[in-house]
Amino acid sequence: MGTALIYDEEMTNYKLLWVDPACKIEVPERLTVSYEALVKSGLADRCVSLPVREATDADILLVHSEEYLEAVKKTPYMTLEDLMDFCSQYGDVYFHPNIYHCAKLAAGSALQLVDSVMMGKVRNGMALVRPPGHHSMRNAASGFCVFNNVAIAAQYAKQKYAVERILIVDWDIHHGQGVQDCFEDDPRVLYFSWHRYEHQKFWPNLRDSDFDRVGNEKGAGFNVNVPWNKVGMKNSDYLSVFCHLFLPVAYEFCPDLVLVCAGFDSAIGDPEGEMCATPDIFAHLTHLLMNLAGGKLCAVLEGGYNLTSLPQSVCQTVQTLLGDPAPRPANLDGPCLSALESLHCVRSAHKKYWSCLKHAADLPTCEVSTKRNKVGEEEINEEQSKQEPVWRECPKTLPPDISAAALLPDDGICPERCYSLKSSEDLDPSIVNKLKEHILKDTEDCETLSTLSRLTVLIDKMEKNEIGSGLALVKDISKAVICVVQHAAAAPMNRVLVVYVGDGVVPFHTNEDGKTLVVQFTTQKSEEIQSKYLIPVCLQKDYSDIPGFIQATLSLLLPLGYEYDPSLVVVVQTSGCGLSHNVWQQLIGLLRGLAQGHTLVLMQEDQNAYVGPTASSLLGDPAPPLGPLEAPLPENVESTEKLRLRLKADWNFLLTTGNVK
Ligand SMILES: COCC(O)(O)CCCCCNCCCN
Ligand SMILES: [Zn+2]
Repeated sequence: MGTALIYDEEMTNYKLLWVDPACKIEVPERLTVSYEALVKSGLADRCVSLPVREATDADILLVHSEEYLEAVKKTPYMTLEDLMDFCSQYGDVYFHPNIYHCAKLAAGSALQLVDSVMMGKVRNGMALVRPPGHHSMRNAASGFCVFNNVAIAAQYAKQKYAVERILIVDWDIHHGQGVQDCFEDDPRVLYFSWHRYEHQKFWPNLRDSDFDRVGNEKGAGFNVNVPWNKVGMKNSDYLSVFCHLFLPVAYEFCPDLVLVCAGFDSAIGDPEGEMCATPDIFAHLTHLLMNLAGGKLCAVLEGGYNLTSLPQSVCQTVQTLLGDPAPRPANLDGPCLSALESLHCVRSAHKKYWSCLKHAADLPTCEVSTKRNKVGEEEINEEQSKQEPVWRECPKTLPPDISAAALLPDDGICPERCYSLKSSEDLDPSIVNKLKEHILKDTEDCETLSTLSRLTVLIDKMEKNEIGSGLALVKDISKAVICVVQHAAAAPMNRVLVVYVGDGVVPFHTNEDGKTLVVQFTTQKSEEIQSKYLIPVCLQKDYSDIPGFIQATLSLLLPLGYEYDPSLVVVVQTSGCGLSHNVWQQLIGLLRGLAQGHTLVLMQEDQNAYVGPTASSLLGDPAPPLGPLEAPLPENVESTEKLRLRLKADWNFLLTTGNVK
């Protein structure tokens, strides 16, 4: 299934008609540069183009009041003076004779996305719209917004498709207080928002945007606010919030539909956000949401005012929705202190609502984040924001011709859409000799020799990005792992993340050069940690604790993987680990966000039941939903938490609070 793209130039046909410093950044060019970038990069042609439609009165009344709608209906006939007068009752928003028409198209575009995704015409999609929506309230326009496009889409999805649980992720740098107001007592809609806050000093300056606003009554716990109390937040800060808060809660909630308030003013260069995250981060944020709700994801444009970073961010989002692997994230150095304080506050505010956060540390004193930061840090940040930001545009990498290759025994059935690496591949004699020398020593077992040499061919093709990913069923998994790791780690710049699922001794030594990082899910209790590069994640009861496995994957394996930034991810499943197909597909799907999608899965020959599910995830198909998650086994939470606390000295991404000692 494809990716929908909704855009109509009619939505560029309104603009600010008078002088208003607060509104001058919201210009029609925001839409044209974004759409043109999608066309120029060839991404628009790969999408399913859907027409816009006007939201009806009934659609708009799902969120807004009659009197507000009636008032907006009068604006097309107003004189300039009347328009200016009409705006003066609202904050930081302007009207234009054509804005009502465009606002209906913007809301209608979001509904078109919901219809096409819910009816299975497309897997996911993006709508490039203006006016944006997440600030508009039931009775008021606000922050360039007229109708709340995403809130209307959520109510529409509940009403028309009886969707049980909807997740709204708002990565715009402003708080979508209109969305929060609409759903704060609704447990069917989980709202995530991060936003520049600076202890209420930043627009819209609301006390209700702080981390302790968790939702009301039945909706308590379903409103998650992450206030950024400093500017200059980077990719690491955003990824930390995803790994240690948004994703664990999202997986526990298990939405049937994901809506994204896709504002790109959270990217570097934006005059509003003044943050330092680069456009490629949106490929990762999108990717990390794509294994939720069976991939049903609707992204609707909100803010984004830097006409250089905005189109780059839009392209990163759309190419990921299309299934292209995310680019390797550049120099992630871990979350900053201010981000960790915010993360700590939000996690402790929500620990009573979400079992995945039950173990989260309490706040030393439950002060809200109005506490002043140390003055010294403030000055540094002020200084930082004065310079004109520059960033390296992410190099355009075309997806590999072959997305996934399968290396199976000769009688194995190659899954469709997979390229079969036949044993007929001419074996490079130098490789054969090296293998004989180092690994095969005694046995002249030519089948293993053939398998191992084909594995080295596969790795070389992945390195050249001719092949994206691979799966192999092998007779001797230990020999295969050794061969793969030695061959892959040999190249000077390479780093190999080995995710070992199953008991058994890891068949090679990780040395302190950091060329390999092994994370092993095992049911065996582990003694002390030998090295920061060999990490045993001990889970009781043969992986039947799915919430425990997911928790360890999201809050331990993923952060480690992002910080380690491997060039290749090798996932090894030793036989009899008994992981369900769905969990296995979630694991593969999430890990595919690393190493530019270069994932190599090695399984024992008798695991051919996993070949289909593995191939599907390597090809970028969304993993099936796991269902709402129960609480993880306490002993698994305890052991994972103990491990995290021990490792956080070596790995910054494992930090979740400000006390870094
Ligand atoms: C949903 O619209 C997207 C948005 O969140 O980006 C709107 C931001 C309104 C920002 C209003 N204050 C501007 C002050 C100018 N220095
Ligand atoms: Zn914004």
